[in-house]
Amino acid sequence: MKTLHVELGDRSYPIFIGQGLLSRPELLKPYVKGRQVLIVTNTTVAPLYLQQCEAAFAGFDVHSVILPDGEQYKNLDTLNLVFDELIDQKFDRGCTLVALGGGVIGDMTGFAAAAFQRGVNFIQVPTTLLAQVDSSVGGKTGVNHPRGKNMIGAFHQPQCVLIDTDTLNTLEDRELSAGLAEVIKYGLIVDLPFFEWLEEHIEGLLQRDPQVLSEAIERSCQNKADIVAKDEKEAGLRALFNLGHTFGHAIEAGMGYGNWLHGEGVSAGSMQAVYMSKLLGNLSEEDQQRIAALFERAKLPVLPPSVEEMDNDKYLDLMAGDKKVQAGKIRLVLLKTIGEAYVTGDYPRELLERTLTEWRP
Ligand SMILES: NC(=O)c1ccc[n+]([C@@H]2O[C@H](COP(=O)([O-])OP(=O)(O)OC[C@H]3O[C@@H](n4cnc5c(N)ncnc54)[C@H](O)[C@@H]3O)[C@@H](O)[C@H]2O)c1
Ligand SMILES: O=C(O)C(=O)C[C@@H](O)[C@H](O)[C@H](O)COP(=O)(O)O
Ligand SMILES: [Zn+2]
Repeated sequence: MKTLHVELGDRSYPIFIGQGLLSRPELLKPYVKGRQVLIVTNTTVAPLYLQQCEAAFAGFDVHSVILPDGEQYKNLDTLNLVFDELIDQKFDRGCTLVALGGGVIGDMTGFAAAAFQRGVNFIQVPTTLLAQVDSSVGGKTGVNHPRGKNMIGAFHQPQCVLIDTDTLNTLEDRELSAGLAEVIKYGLIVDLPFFEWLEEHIEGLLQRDPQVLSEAIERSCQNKADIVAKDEKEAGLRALFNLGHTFGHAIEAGMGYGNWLHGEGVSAGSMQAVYMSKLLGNLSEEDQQRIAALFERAKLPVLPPSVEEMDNDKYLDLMAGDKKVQAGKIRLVLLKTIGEAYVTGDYPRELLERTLTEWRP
């Protein structure tokens, strides 16, 4: 087992990474503050891991709530099912919520914990690759609005993150690839050696080689923890994690939540950012091909939806609602080079429009 730390003063917390950790109650129990525990999960994950998770909290007053599965349910209506359960079971301020599932469950459970009685504790038990390398760490929580991703939420850090890499054995291939989009992202924005390592090990990751997967998860979490420690609430540096997301979130909302997976939007959206970085003279044609090749080898889309599915006006309208917008300017994460990203609103609008027109199927 490997333990990493997110350093946030008195809100610091550990990330435990290893095989079989769901069967190690001693890791979780110190992070439960009161007696009452609510495990939040969904209809897919519950039959696979709920029993094991309940056993890990044996001795506490454990309840569970099973939500419908899918990005289309990441909204306030579904969140209310969690509040209904908390209130029906008379949970108090000393309770602990446990997110057992992928990023959708993690984001919703974290937001429920941030809002219930103005804030209670929660624990992340991520079971998708995407959640293990990204969403379970850093405290961004929330739900979608029909016209914008993650529009309603809060920063609320977990007490600990427990990553049992064995849970990845049951994950569908398409979901594994979606997680790889966020893994590749770390290489692109801050970590050239990791990008090069991924070029060597991408097939091992797709074949779920446990050692290769563990290394990718550890290096991803370390990158995430380092930046979150420096900029918890996205005053600047943390926005680099948004590479490809202004485009990608527009795809997710524009195509109807759940049709494009988050990681798929991030992959195609990152390539749009790469194309624009090339138009700006930062990246070469060879860089662009090298990055596209890695996403393609990870079985991810590099092109966005067609113009017929989503035209430029719709794209721009959705992108204009992004959380990084300042004074009406769409700020984007672009690349200076592979391994170095920056956030900017200072680019010719024409280059954004050219990107939307030219980088298309
Ligand atoms: N908070 C953050 O920092 C952050 C970061 C990245 C993404 N996100 C959010 O995370 C969400 C995407 O997360 P995701 O990719 O995990 O999607 P997801 O939560 O929808 O999970 C993907 C699918 O895998 C299933 N699943 C989960 N664990 C499984 C397992 N072990 N075996 C078999 N099936 C399993 C789920 O039920 C679901 O059908 C998006 O809403 C995105 O906005 C948040
Ligand atoms: O942790 C962060 O910061 C991120 O931006 C991670 C992203 O991968 C994630 O998708 C996040 O939810 C996007 O943030 P948002 O603020 O654009 O909703
Ligand atoms: Zn993301």
